[in-house]
Amino acid sequence: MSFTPTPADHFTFGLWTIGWPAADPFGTATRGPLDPVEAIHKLAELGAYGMTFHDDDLFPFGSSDADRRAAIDALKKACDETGMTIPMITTNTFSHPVFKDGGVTSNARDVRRFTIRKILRNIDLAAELGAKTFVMWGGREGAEYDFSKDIRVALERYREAANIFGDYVLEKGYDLKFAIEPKPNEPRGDILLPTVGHAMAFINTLDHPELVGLNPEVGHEQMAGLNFTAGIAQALDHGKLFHIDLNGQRGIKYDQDLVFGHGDLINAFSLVDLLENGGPNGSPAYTGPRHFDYKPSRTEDFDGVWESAKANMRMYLILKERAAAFRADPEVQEAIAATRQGELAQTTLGAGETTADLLADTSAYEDFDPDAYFDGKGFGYVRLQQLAVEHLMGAR
Ligand SMILES: C[C@H](O)C[C@](C)(O)CO
Ligand SMILES: [Mg+2]
Ligand SMILES: [Mn+2]
Repeated sequence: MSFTPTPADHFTFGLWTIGWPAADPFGTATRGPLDPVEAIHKLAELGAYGMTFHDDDLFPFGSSDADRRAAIDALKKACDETGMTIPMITTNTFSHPVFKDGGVTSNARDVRRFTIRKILRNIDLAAELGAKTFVMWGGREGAEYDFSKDIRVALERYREAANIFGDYVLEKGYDLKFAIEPKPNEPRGDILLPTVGHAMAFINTLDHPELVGLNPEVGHEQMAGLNFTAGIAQALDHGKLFHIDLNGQRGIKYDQDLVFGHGDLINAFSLVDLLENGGPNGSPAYTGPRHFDYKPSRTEDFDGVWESAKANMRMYLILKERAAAFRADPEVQEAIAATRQGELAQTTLGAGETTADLLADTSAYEDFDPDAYFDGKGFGYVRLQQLAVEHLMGAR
């Protein structure tokens, strides 16, 4: 199988990733700026399908309307020349000092009004570019101190803003859905909507929850010590996986934004298996863009930046091929059957069986002998895990 990406693989990159000048809280930039048009041409050369961006990535915060329009038109021209797409855009409501206490949940009402206007203007741009997804990462929505705001009130403001965006899209008739990107902390001490679970609970309180889903990021759930594949499974269970940010993270520490698979490789393997083989009859469970939100390490030069972009796509394609081989392996299929997953798929009550029937069934309780039931037999999960890891390692 070829590990050379093509647009049919639907790989997309944030402009802010390959364009990251690599300044961090402890050091200045190690790389120069990347022109968005050059980024489009280079990503197209590498086999990518599209590029995403924050408004401020494409044109600096506070740009004149003329400069903003020139940057948009140059991007559109580059997309026309290359066939590259813009499937998603998002808004920077976290860099400028005005957002220091957040955007839509800042205690300063004027900042909240400014932020909503900035996002509404960007929703129009998303529609102009044919983007289908609008990501909202509320990186500054949160606090360092428990007494700085009542979280209930902050969530009311968050909900008010999200409802305004939903109403706006419906009024305009835009073919656009929203994807909330959870993150537990950094840059705020605690960020609102910190995980997939918190965000899904919040979405259910909105006026138009059908317009809003998730953009989960690998490293963000893992920063909270959570299993990313399990979180994606629950997002899929709720029909809320509208987009996904792929990268790598090595444990509970600052947001590393490593290349996809360069962190928890086994979880990356089970994730790709779920995305690619988790649908009906082994079909993909997710058909949206395979989007990389990562940072080329500060140690790298621009050759290293493009190597890291290639690495993301190769990692995904290799894991996809290994997952297909895993699923096709007869020994794996037999090992899966031995774990009784077929039984998990059976309803616990039989067809037509009522709770009253269960209560009357003495074999379920009165005559059930929990001490004798397993008779020493286990589930065989370790054997299956070894088979999975051997496929991952190319040893089968
Ligand atoms: C879309 C979002 O704003 C991208 C970030 C900044 O990398 C957070 O992951
Ligand atoms: Mg991140
Ligand atoms: Mn992200």
